[in-house]
Amino acid sequence: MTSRTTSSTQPGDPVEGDAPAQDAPAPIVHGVTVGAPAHGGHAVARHEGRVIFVRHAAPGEVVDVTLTEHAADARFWRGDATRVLEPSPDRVRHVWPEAGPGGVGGGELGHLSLEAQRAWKAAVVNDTLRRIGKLELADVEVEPVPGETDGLGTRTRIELVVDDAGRLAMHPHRSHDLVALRTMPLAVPEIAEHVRRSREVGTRLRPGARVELVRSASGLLVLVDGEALGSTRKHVRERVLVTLPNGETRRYEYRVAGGGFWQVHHGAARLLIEKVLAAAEVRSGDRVVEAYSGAGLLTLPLADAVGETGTVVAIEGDDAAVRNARRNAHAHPWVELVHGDVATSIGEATAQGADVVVLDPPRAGAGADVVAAIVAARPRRIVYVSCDPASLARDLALLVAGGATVRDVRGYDLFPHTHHVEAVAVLDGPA
Ligand SMILES: C[S@@+](CC[C@H](N)C(=O)[O-])C[C@H]1O[C@@H](n2cnc3c(N)ncnc32)[C@H](O)[C@@H]1O
Repeated sequence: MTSRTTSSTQPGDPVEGDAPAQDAPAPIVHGVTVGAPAHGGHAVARHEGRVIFVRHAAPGEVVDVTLTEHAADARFWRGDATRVLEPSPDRVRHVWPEAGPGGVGGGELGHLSLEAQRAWKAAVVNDTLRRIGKLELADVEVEPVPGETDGLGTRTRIELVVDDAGRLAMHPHRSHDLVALRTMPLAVPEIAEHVRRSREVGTRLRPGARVELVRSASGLLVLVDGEALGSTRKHVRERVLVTLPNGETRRYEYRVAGGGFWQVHHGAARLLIEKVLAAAEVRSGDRVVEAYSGAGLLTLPLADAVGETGTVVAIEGDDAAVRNARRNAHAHPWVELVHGDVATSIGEATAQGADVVVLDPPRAGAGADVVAAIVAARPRRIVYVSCDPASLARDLALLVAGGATVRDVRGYDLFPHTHHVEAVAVLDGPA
């Protein structure tokens, strides 16, 4: 693992950022001491009895904060660290200055070393599990994707908007404004190059158009308002090479809707399959219930693990994802695809029993009804893949209240340079 050299930020230096000039100067609070990181990409500071959520700072720093939300009667304010008076040793040159203070969202931790970013995310996960979940667990660590060096060139999917001048643009944090992109170093080279060239030659697209750039095994797909540009093909192929728990290597192929859900980091699909299979300890002949199964990323390896004497019931709500999952799983007739809302469909699936339950819900989490159906089935093992620490904490608390026991929670840095973190929780079902 290499980490970038720490920046030579000196006391009094402005924080790197390429923010466009503002019309009226925003109020600045001077000499703010920055506290612990909080969920959402900011750290908590206190000033004259009021909390300020500060972005672009590091815990322990003393900074000047340019306020971005500061209503006189608000319980808390928000702001960006725009001058560093006492820098943290974790501060580095921002990997993407366009995402610095006042810039676009999506790179809010790019001013910290990768190690410090992972410590930040681990602190948020641990605090959330304790405070919201009231769970007393061993400290969770956040691990890099194997082979990760600098967290750059990893995103295979980005969504942009065309600005009034026809340029590809992104929104600043909590804003409807648009800032034209010059570079996109977090994305894989094909996407970064597309962004760079679009900046040079323009897009000739309608202002406000939504542009999705998707890099897959079938190349670069550009979707404009959901329609494929220059092709009728709206789906892509993804290939994932994995090492199974028995050491065997296997390649999985998937057809995925271009605008549909797929793991964003180029190493995420492999990592999640390997971690989930290792955690699930599925046995030949098992009945596995998999909720929020998408196009079948985890469904196919789970189906191989249970074998043809077993069953995988995969529940997914999105039409295109279910259609693609049906094709992806055609060689595994022991996969039962259920097209529907997990909350209303899982009860029927688990009523017939479940040896193992795997769930990978969206940010909102699974909720009480889904958890009740899971614990009622008394599975041997539950593997919960989460992209949101707060909903994970709520759902784990419900699972524990239902008699499950948390064996392990691990974080994975699938979104370097942002505050997002993936976690995999492994539980034993109720005895
Ligand atoms: C985080 S993705 C995981 C998909 C898959 N495990 C993967 O890694 O590719 C969550 C999936 O849940 C689906 N989903 C979200 N809410 C749902 C609901 N209430 N019922 C059924 N599916 C839902 C989404 O369409 C999406 O495919």
